[in-house]
Amino acid sequence: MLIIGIAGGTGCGKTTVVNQIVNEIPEEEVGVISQDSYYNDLSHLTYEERAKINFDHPRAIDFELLGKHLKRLRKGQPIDQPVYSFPKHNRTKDVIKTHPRKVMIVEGILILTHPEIRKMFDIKIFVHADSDERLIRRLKRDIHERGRDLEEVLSRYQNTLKPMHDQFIEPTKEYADIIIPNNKYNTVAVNIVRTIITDKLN
Ligand SMILES: Nc1ncnc2c1ncn2[C@@H]1O[C@H](COP(=O)(O)OP(=O)(O)O)[C@@H](O)[C@H]1O
Ligand SMILES: O=c1ccn([C@@H]2O[C@H](COP(=O)(O)O)[C@@H](O)[C@H]2O)c(=O)[nH]1
Repeated sequence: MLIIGIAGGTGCGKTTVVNQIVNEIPEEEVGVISQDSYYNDLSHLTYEERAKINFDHPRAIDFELLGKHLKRLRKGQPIDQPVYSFPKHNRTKDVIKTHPRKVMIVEGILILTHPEIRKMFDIKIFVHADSDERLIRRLKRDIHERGRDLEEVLSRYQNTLKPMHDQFIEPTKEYADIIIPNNKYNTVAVNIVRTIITDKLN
């Protein structure tokens, strides 16, 4: 199994890049795991308490469960990937049965911050977009798709997102084998990564 980690700041286009890569590969060959599925279970907190959580700090992620799941997949065993609800700021009770594939892609802002998880990746990719571009994309996406408003996105950006990005996420660029510039759609880079994957599959 080839495990590829794809990191980068919020709004850089990780999910979009992953979709562009996997869309042209047969579904049974490649699987995707999102770091968002591994936000800590916050069911013991009220909605108001959950909304105050710093979701851009590494301690917001259940890396232990993510590590266990990656080890199971490597052994050829299926996992129950949790499902996260952004509007509720919490895991739902649903899971997605995820079967091991020849290639597994793990994507998320913080996945390269954790030394043990980092070691599990055969290829590490960092998607880069400038911070103003990322903020614009995040604003549009979170208002349209994640039930947020302008005030929520901007205050989260100033109070946690930007400082956490500078402290934890940007420094992980140094671990990347490949950096994808993504201020504009980058089909050349996407095609290169897809070629690496199809080589592995053949
Ligand atoms: N290269 C790009 N140019 C313009 N918009 C983009 C680009 N890549 C992604 N987007 C848009 O930006 C938003 C955030 O992208 P997404 O892939 O969800 O980022 P991430 O997963 O890194 O947070 C989405 O609405 C997506 O359609
Ligand atoms: O309940 C939550 C949990 C996380 N977030 C934000 O999501 C992004 C990470 O997701 P991307 O898809 O990579 O953008 C992170 O910056 C958190 O601030 C949230 O808004 N609510």
